Parts: sequence; structure tokens; C-alpha cells
Amino acid sequence: MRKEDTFSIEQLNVGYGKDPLIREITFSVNPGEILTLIGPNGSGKSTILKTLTGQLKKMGGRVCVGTEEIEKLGRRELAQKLSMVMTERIQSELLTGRDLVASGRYPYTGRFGHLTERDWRKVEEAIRLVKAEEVEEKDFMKISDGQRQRLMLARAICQEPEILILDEPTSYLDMGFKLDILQRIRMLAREKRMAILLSLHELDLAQMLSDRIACVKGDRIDRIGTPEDIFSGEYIQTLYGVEPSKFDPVTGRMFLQTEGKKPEVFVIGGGGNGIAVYRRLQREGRSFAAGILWENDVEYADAQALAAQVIAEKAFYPIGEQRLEQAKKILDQCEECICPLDEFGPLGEANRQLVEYALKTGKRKA
Ligand SMILES: Nc1ncnc2c1ncn2[C@@H]1O[C@H](COP(=O)(O)OP(=O)(O)OP(=O)(O)O)[C@@H](O)[C@H]1O
Repeated sequence: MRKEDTFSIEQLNVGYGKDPLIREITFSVNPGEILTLIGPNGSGKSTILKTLTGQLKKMGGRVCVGTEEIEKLGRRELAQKLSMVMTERIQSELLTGRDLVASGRYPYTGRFGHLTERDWRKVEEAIRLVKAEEVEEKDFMKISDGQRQRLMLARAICQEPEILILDEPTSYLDMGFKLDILQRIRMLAREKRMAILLSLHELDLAQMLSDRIACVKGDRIDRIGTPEDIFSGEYIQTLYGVEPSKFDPVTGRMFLQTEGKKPEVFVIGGGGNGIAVYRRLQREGRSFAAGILWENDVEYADAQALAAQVIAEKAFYPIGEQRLEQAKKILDQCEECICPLDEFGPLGEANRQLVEYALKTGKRKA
């Protein structure tokens, strides 16, 4: 049974010059846990990770595996406990992708660096895990960024560390491989009980993958919490300095807004059917009003972000006469009405009446 050590960082200061860039960093990652650093460009995520792996000299504080400070560990011992995949392109004298992955086994080899049959089995397993079989025989310097990224992960995996540190592990990967690699990372945490610390730019992936998220802002870690804690209210928008309506923390979607025009088109939506129309109008640069929605409609967040005006009723409340009149007034000012709905059901009676009104006033073509 492998030892289970917590990776803990206490009062760590990191940076390059005289003054620390980020101060008093304190958190820990438990075996089996995934903790993700997020934050704007240049906020210091890589600087923190480089300091934790010893590539950068710390400016104060402690970094421990269990109770042992990592700087007191020998190189081989450290490599058995901690492995990293950083973003820099490594210049490798090694010939093939397979050779590079195999170098992950060196902390376990004897004095002459010979790999045993068991070591090679681990190398093959790691290559299969990241689906890099097609490049294992190729020259490591002559493959794509995404293929290289997968081989680097394979090397870290076959190092069998207690702690795995990854700086933007998905940055060069296409959607299929991104999902695949994240699945592997989760498996390494859950089944191999690795403590995993990574940085990610893709907020939707961070939300999906992480047990906890640490947010880097200014000269500190501003907040640490579960994805539910971090992706609530307007915190993420504040962290990245964007307007609250340009990001929906529930779905992780971002919005490009059509700036402050009066609505030209009235879109009658509901149940998610309005989204495609909103997106088309937005692409065409046409401003629109969205209604009559319920606040729990699937497209409500999109409407809030993209529409010039939103006419909505509280969730689970019937749409009243007053709301219908409000919608008619706005529709009167629009040139056109679009309604992608075919059926309204008993609760959608007000929208059915609104469509009828649009037909009568010539705003909707039959
Ligand atoms: N070698 C260096 N010497 C001095 N300053 C550096 C060095 N590397 C990075 N910096 C600065 O340190 C700050 C943090 O950089 P870092 O790369 O850690 O940010 P990051 O959060 O990883 O950014 P990104 O999201 O863009 O990858 C930046 O202002 C950067 O310009």
C-alpha cells in the first residue's frame, strides 16, 4: 500500500525580483483530490507552479509532502513523490516519443539507468492511457504540440508520483483529447490516489473537473472553494474584469453583446427554443427583445446577456395580463416578430396571444 501524503503549501512567497509577486500562499492538496488554479493572464499561476516544482527559488514559506519539506529531499526521492508537466517546450536529445515517456521511470532504475520489463510495461501503459501510440516511434521534436503534450503527460504518469502538477495540460489539445485527458486526470486522482494540482484557462473544464478551485488575483490567492462556491454570483466576472452579463456562471457560457440599440425584432421564445434565433440575430448585428420568458427558461441567461430588452415572469408564476400588455407595447415598436415555437401548452397562453397579435399587426408573417 502506497503512503498517502498531503501536499501542503504554507505562507509561500513567489516571484522573480526583490518583491514577491504573490504572497502568503497557503493551501493543501489531499491524496485523491484535484485542485485547479485559475486567474487572468499574467496573474502568476505558472510562477506558483514553477516554485512548487523547484524550477524557481521560493521567496519564503514552506512546501511539504506529508511532513517533509521538498527542498530536503534528494532528486530521486523528489521525483518519486512529485512529477510535473509544464508548458515550456523541452529540448530533448532523446530520440523517440517512447524514449521521452520512458525517462519518467529513471527515478526507479538502478545506477546504470536500465529499465526492467516491468518499467517498460508501465511506459506502454502510460502511452496507451494518453492515446499516443501513433507517435511513440516518432522523433519527439518532430511531432505536433498536442501530441507532445500527451507524451509529456504519459511521462508524468509512468513516474507514478504521489503528487502531479500540470500547467495548462489541455492548452494544445482538441476537444476530443481535452475531454479524454481530463478523464485520465480524474482517474489518476480517484483510482491512483494522486494529489493533483493544475492550472487551466478553460473555466468550463475547471468547473467540471476540480474538487476545489484557487483563484489568483493581485498579489494573493483571493479565494479557494468548491466550483459551486467560485462559480456563483458575479465572482468570476470580477476576477477576470468582465461585465457581469458577459458570462453565465451556471453554464460557463460567454456572451458577445450587441451594444445599446432599441430592439428591431421581437423574439417569442421559451424552453430553450429562442437561443438559436438570438445567436443568429446577434451575428447579424440586429438588436432584439426577448419574451415572454420565465426566469427559469433555458434561454433566460442568453436573453439577459444578448437582448436589448427582456420581458420575463418569475419562475413558476403564471404570465399575467400586465406582462402581456408590456410585451405588446414593445412588439409595437419592433419591425418584425419571430417565434420558433409551434406549441404553447396551457401555461403558454399569453405567448400564443402575443403571436396572434403579431400576425394581426403584420409584424409576423403567417
Ligand atoms: N522569467 C520571468 N522573469 C520576470 N518576470 C516574469 C518571468 N516570467 C513571468 N514573469 C511575470 O510574472 C507574472 C506572472 O506570470 P505567470 O506566467 O506566472 O502568469 P500566468 O498566470 O501563468 O499567466 P498566463 O495565464 O498568461 O499563462 C507576469 O507579470 C509575467 O510577466
